[in-house]
Amino acid sequence: MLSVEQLTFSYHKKPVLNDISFKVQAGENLAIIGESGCGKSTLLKLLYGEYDLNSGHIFWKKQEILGPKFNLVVGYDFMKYVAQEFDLMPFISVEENIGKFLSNFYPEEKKERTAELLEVVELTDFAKTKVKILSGGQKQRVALARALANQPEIMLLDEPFSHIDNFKKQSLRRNVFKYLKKKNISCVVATHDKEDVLGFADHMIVLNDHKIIESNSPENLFKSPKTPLIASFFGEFNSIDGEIIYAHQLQVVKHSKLQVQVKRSYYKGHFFLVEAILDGQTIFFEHNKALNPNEEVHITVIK
Ligand SMILES: Nc1ncnc2c1ncn2[C@@H]1O[C@H](COP(=O)(O)OP(=O)(O)OP(=O)(O)O)[C@@H](O)[C@H]1O
Repeated sequence: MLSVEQLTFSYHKKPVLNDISFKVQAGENLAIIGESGCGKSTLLKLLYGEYDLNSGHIFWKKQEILGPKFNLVVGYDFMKYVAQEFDLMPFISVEENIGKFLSNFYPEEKKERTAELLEVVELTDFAKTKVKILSGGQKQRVALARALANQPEIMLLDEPFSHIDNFKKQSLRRNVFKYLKKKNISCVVATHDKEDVLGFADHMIVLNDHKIIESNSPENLFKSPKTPLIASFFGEFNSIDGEIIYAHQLQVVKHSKLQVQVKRSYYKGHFFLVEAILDGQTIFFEHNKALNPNEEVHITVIK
């Protein structure tokens, strides 16, 4: 189990994280969300032992994770960190990069493991390709496979699919998170993308203003977002009479107290997002067809 206890950290004089505590069980998937600059990457780096804490403690099982003041070599064998900048070896092939830290004493196992990981990140066809000619997204997939190669006990992933195109993203997410669950590897994922969280994370923490403002399951946070920040992570929302209402929770009806004037409709695939004015305030709701500008319709909240 990862245990973070009252962690506080600042870069020089600039406070970044204050009194952060949480736990991650073996095999658990924890998502860290928050606005850009709130300290997600810094937190992952601290978990990896890249910096010294101002105060607090981090433990993996009974071992304390220590920063460079106390630990000459940054990092631990049981933990892998995939940063936003992936540090690969450009002049060797994809499979050599993945197998780089696997023992040559067991050539058969090394071959099997490399093949398995190439499949997880869907790069089997690129096994012999030199990393330097890969795209950004392909490099990110190599970095993920390489981090998984030595079967860590915990993975720290910083926006792990940010460079991957939408065609591959869905299946890659499923492969990687399924693999981590199968092998009972814990993971901490910093992300901006709700798709990395819903359906995969067991627990979420929300960082804001140097602190954890929420810690709960994705389902509970989605169903009852307490702040606009949390609601905005999940989708388009409105504040109506002080209540947070998602765009999909508003429906057009024949009669209601809420009359709106349509401004425009945005095509979103299986629905239209309609922008409208309610009592002088801009609101958004979903509808199955486009509505005309200036059209007046009634809406109601369905929860
Ligand atoms: N090496 C550093 N030295 C000084 N300040 C830093 C350093 N790295 C990050 N910061 C600052 O610390 C704060 C947190 O940055 P961090 O990269 O952890 O945020 P983040 O939530 O991961 O952002 P993003 O979502 O954009 O990646 C920011 O204000 C940033 O400017």
